[in-house]
Amino acid sequence: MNSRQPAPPARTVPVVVLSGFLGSGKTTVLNHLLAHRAGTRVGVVVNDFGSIEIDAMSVAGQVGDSMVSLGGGCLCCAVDGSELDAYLEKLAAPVHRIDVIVIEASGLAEPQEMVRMLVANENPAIRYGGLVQVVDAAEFDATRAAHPETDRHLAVADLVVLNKTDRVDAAERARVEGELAALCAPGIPVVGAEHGRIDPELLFDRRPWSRTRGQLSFEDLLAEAAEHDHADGEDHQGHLHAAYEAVEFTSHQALSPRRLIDFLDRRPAGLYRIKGFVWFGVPGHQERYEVHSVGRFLRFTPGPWGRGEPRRTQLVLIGSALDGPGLLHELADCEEADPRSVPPESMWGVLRYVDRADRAEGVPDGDGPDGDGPDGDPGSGG
Ligand SMILES: Nc1nc2c(ncn2[C@@H]2O[C@H](COP(=O)(O)OP(=O)(O)OP(=O)(O)O)[C@@H](O)[C@H]2O)c(=O)[nH]1
Repeated sequence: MNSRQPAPPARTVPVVVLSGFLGSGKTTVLNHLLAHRAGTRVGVVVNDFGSIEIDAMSVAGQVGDSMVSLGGGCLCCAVDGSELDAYLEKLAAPVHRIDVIVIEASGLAEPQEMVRMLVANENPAIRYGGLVQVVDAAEFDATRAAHPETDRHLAVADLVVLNKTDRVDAAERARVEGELAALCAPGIPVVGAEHGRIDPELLFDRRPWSRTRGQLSFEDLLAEAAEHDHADGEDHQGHLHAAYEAVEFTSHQALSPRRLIDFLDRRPAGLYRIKGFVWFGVPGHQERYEVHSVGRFLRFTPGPWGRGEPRRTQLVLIGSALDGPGLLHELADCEEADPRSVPPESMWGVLRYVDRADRAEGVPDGDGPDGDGPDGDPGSGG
């Protein structure tokens, strides 16, 4: 090659960080993007908090080999990011012909740390592609009150997805949008969404992302990275997840629907998030029941088991000041040795928290005594 001619630009793969507080809807957004990616090849890195990788399982069916999972910790606290670098290098290898890589950050991650790792990354095959911050419209005030760091995260976002707009009325949505506009850098788009349904083109880079991010420049980020004290033992201070812990429960026995609902009704306020799936094995209800709770909100979604998938329950419980052994003990007490003898009506407590559209025919509406199931006001469910 003539050395006077500039080298052709190498093909670089943008890496987009999908961030947002616990339960805001990151996995939902990611699944929507994957389902509507058309011909775009998407590589996915899932960083779950807790080593049972529920989020990874929720998206795995959609991406096949193009997904890696970094369970058991928080990506922003990887000491040198080398594990992430290795995964990104693998995904960005030309053989995969990946167009974009999406990192779903743990709900407890400091997005700024990940952005720093990406902009400082020396791999010529990748480039930082933007920070998408997912916000739960219904929990906006509560999240900000409990976690003032939220404002800082919004200040560095490139795109904000105001998710769960179905859970707020028009006036409340307008109020939250106004607050977001004040918190985000000027001109940052705030896109409203129900169930994460955003236009994939917002992420799949038909418009190049700006390298200058909000109020922080590329240089600012690198300078701050130099001051970052991960190596000196104070690495977790001030991070959202320092105050949180995850408790994991796995059982190969069925769970009693009544005892589980009783457990969920009594869940402590500090148990902020539950996710996973449950096997009840009750006659007529052999499905795999995905469960999500965010604060007092609770939902079950029945679905088929994978081919050959063992019948079992796997739950991750995330919260602060949790009595982990006590919670595990209570869940173990929910185990049911003979689910086939359990009357189908025992499922009604669970079915109150299943969306009407997902219910099997013939199941009574069964709005509970307090009428707070997901058919009513989902914001007060639980
Ligand atoms: N009503 C309503 N529920 C939603 C919407 N988007 C997501 N959800 C529900 O909110 C719960 C949490 O969604 P996820 O996508 O798992 O949230 P996440 O941010 O990935 O959660 P973590 O991984 O724990 O941080 C699930 O029960 C979703 O079905 C929405 O727009 N409206």
